Amino acid sequence: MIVLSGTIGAGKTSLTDLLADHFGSNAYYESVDDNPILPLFYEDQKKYGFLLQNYFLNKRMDNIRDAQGSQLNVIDRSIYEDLLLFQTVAAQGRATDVEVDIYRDLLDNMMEQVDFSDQAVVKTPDLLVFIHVSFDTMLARIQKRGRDFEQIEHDAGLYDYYKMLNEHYSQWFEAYDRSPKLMIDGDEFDFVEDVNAADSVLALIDQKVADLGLK
Ligand SMILES: Nc1ncnc2c1ncn2[C@@H]1O[C@H](COP(=O)(O)OP(=O)(O)OP(=O)(O)O)[C@@H](O)[C@H]1O
Repeated sequence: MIVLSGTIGAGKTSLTDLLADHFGSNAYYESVDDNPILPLFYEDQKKYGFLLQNYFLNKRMDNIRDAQGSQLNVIDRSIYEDLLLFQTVAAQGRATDVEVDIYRDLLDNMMEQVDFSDQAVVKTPDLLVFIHVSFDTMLARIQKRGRDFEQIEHDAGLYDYYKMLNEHYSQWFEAYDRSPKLMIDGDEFDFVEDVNAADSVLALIDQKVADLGLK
């Protein structure tokens, strides 16, 4: 399976659509609209952060399990980024170290079930695609999409959260070593608005997929 990664509004869901369509494979999404915890979390990160992580962990496991079966199935966000998000929340004093430690232990225990064999219930990705966007692009996309609870006008503290998250993401991708990986420049290639950019991105991913023998 191919797994997308990148900060909020980077374009993971759109690229998931494009890729699944291109490969004729299945797409697995993190559903935002029917997530009951997310709006609560944006209201009060301290209170709902830990609950939200548990909710996501559960959902990501579902997605990973369901996406087995084709190396070209696509998941719109990796499970490996959640800790980064939670650590960023904690760095802003909105989660405690104990909460982060408990979450990390739970994640580690669950990920020990991951292996590379064909029989594995939960496997590591065949390829992780990271969409890098600058902070300005990130803010512009969040604004354009217009989800109320994500807007910085709604909560000025979100600006710092987004800024820190964006910085942490590049370091996270550098350190990521669970699978082959590929970075897409989301500033250079606006694959949502520009058909040529979409073709360029698909060509890059096609090449990587071919190099890895996934197709
Ligand atoms: N582990 C997490 N901790 C806190 N918030 C999270 C976590 N995972 C996802 N979210 C939140 O869920 C929402 C959707 O996340 P995500 O970035 O996957 O999708 P998106 O914003 O639609 O991005 P894209 O446009 O790239 O598809 C965002 O508000 C994001 O902050």
